[in-house]
Formats: sequence, C-alpha cells, structure tokens
Amino acid sequence: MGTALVTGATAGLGLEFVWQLATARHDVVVVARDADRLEQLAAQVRAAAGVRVEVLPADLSVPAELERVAARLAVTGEEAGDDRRPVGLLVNNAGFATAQSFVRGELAVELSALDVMVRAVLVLSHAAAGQMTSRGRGAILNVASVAALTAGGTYAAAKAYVRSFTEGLAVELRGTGVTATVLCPGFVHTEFHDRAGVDMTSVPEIGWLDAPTVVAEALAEVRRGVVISTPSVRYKAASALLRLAPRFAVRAVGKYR
Ligand SMILES: NC(=O)C1=CN([C@@H]2O[C@H](COP(=O)(O)OP(=O)(O)OC[C@H]3O[C@@H](n4cnc5c(N)ncnc54)[C@H](OP(=O)(O)O)[C@@H]3O)[C@@H](O)[C@H]2O)C=CC1
Ligand SMILES: CC(=O)[C@H](N)C(=O)O
Repeated sequence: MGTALVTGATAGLGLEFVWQLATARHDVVVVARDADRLEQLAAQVRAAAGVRVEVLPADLSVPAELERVAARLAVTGEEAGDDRRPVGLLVNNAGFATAQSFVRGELAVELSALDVMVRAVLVLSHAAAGQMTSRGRGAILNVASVAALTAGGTYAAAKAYVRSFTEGLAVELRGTGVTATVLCPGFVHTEFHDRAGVDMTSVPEIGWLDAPTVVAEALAEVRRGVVISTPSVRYKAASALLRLAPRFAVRAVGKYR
C-alpha cells in the first residue's frame, strides 16, 4: 500500500492523517518535534494497525533537522544496504499560529512560522517530487487554509504561498504520474488554537470542522488527483465568496479570527 510521511504527526490533523493512513494499510514515517509523543504514537499504531512506523523527530524550523527529513524523502528504495521504502505520499501538515501582531510581535516567531509553513513545505516538496517523478508515481498533499484567501496577516500570507505554490507544482507535475493537492480547511477542532492561546469561544459550532472528516475528504481528493481541496459545503461557499469579493471588502473584514 506504500509509505506515507506526515509532518506535524503528534496532534490534530497530522495525528488523524497517521491513523487513517495506517488503517488503510500504509506504512508511515512520523515527523514532529516531540520525540516521546512520536514514540508513543508509533507503538500504538504498530499494535493497532500492524504497519511499519518510522519515527523521525525534527524541528522543521532548524535547517539541519529539515535536511534529515528531506533525505528520508529522497530514498528511492534502490540504495544498497538500506531497507527503507520510498515515500509515496508526503503530507506537509506541520504548522502553528503566530498569534501576535506583526508590527509589535517578535520577529523570531515570524521567521519560525515562515520556516515551518513555507520553507519546509518547499524543501520537502522538492525532495519528494524528485524521488516520486523518477519512480513515476506518488502524491504530495500540502496543508494550507481558507485563510489563504483572506487579508489575515503573516499566517494567511504563508498559507497563500502554500496554495499558490501547490497549484504551480500540480501544473509542473502533469503527466508525470505524481500529483499535488492543497488542503484548505476552515476552523478545525485540534490543539492549534489552545497551543497559541487564542480564544475561539466566539466562533459558533457551525464554523467548526472535525479532523476525521477533513482528513477523510482530503485523502479521497488526493486519490482523485484534485488540486484544491476545500472540505465542507460551507467552507466551499465561503471560499467562493472570498475569491469573488472585491479585495477592499475582504480587507474590511480584517483578520480571519
Ligand atoms: N486547526 C485549524 O483550525 C486549522 C489548521 N490548519 C493547518 O493545519 C495544519 C495542522 O494544524 P493542526 O492540526 O490544527 O494543529 P495542532 O497544533 O493540533 O498540530 C500541529 C502539529 O505541528 C507540529 N509542529 C509545530 N511546529 C513544528 C515544528 N517546528 N517542527 C515540526 N513539527 C511542528 C506539532 O508537533 P510538535 O509540537 O510535536 O512539534 C503538531 O504535531 C497546520 O498547517 C495549520 O496551519 C489549517 C486550517 C485550519
Ligand atoms: C487561522 C486559524 O485559526 C486556523 N488555523 C485556520 O487556518 O483557519
């Protein structure tokens, strides 16, 4: 069934990707910073799903650690003495909210967000696309957000990059047997907002998606080779509105949360 590499595998959408992929009999390579949490997850997934799980702890904002993940993606399965299997699905999912104003906020936080949500997506997509096109098959799934269509500060700017980059990658990959998909969810119940200390109590339940549904829909769209995946009818409608609305109106709405 192939091997999938998931970044941000310890929580939220990434954790759900790991479980759904393992249940569908994929081996998985799990990437995040928290090595203990990754080891616990690996033990649970091996026991429950009987698939191979490789633990690859990495802080994607650190170039040397990012390189280790890129090197794993470059494995073709033909290297002498290396029994690791090539990755057939890359899920670039790791991310976090900057949760600060750009002007008064810490520059280090902004640079880290850029490294994790833009630079890592670029570097890992490059490594995966090279290996996958040489084998003539594979898929890359990059997690952006509906925020990509808003004027929501640097987080939205990073997600706009991921959306635009993935569309361009999908065009370049046409006819290679490799696909690129960008996932653009609205609010999802995960650890994302708690980690950032963002109060989301004003968002009504109708505005929320659940991770199992988002991930199941995203994986189905990857299988169909869909380029832009926006889960749920309500966020498809919101995205259509954001694309059609004049930009001054989008700016007037202000930040997305
Ligand atoms: N939740 C939401 O409302 C939405 C989320 N998204 C996007 O979905 C993706 C997943 O977020 P979500 O599941 O909600 O968030 P969570 O906070 O639940 O999970 C984030 C994951 O990213 C990992 N991570 C964070 N920083 C780094 C880093 N420097 N290096 C490696 N891994 C890192 C975390 O693991 P660890 O701490 O162990 O490193 C964790 O596994 C993100 O890209 C987010 O922007 C998009 C739209 C809506
Ligand atoms: C900005 C958010 O709260 C959210 N993670 C999103 O990307 O929609």
